[in-house]
Amino acid sequence: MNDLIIAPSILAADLARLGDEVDQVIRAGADWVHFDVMDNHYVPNLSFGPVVCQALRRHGIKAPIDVHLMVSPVDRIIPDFAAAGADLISFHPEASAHVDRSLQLIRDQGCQTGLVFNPATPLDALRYVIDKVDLILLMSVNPGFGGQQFLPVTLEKLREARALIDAQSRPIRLEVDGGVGPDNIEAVVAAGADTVVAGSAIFGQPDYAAVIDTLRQRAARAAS
Ligand SMILES: O=C(CO)[C@H](O)[C@H](O)COP(=O)(O)O
Ligand SMILES: [Fe+2]
Repeated sequence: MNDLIIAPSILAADLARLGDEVDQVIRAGADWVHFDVMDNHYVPNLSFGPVVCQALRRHGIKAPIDVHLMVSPVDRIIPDFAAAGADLISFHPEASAHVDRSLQLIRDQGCQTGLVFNPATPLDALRYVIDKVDLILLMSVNPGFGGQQFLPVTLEKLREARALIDAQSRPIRLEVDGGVGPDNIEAVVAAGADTVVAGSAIFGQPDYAAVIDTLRQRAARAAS
């Protein structure tokens, strides 16, 4: 298995102290910053945009920023996130009129690409564009809110995505997002995830290092 990447979703952080929260969670052992962008159109909630991403960079955050766009349309905002310091930009295929063009746009801006699949969305959109995809993100809740219950059907879909990735000749990361924590990380890693988003499971605890250690220990059980 690839090294496990833990990407805390800052949606669940104390947003009044965002820079310090991100510093603290990276010092506690997290790998990436998962940055949820919601537009009150594609999803029924509103979060934050490129100025907040840029503010994290100006604050001195060096960790990769994993931008999860829950916006429609997607193309207009991609260059703004690239300029704001995003490393990876993922979008939902149904939110883009031209998926191949949006993937190319992300690459042209020097970022890595991701495609995101809602719980009820099949993986079909990957069929003709997988050579332009660096990460597949499977939603294990319906997008729009943190703190929801993990949908177990995701495990079957992770296995399907893992088989698809293993048939490729280049590396693609497999990320899972929504309701993941110490109780189910072993199952998602056993099903093929190598990148795990956790929002409320991490920021909802007083000791970030302790919960990240627990996540890694439980994930390691899947490999043994
Ligand atoms: O994309 C998201 C919601 O649309 C979030 O990344 C996700 O909900 C993470 O939060 P939690 O771990 O609390 O479920
Ligand atoms: Fe997300």
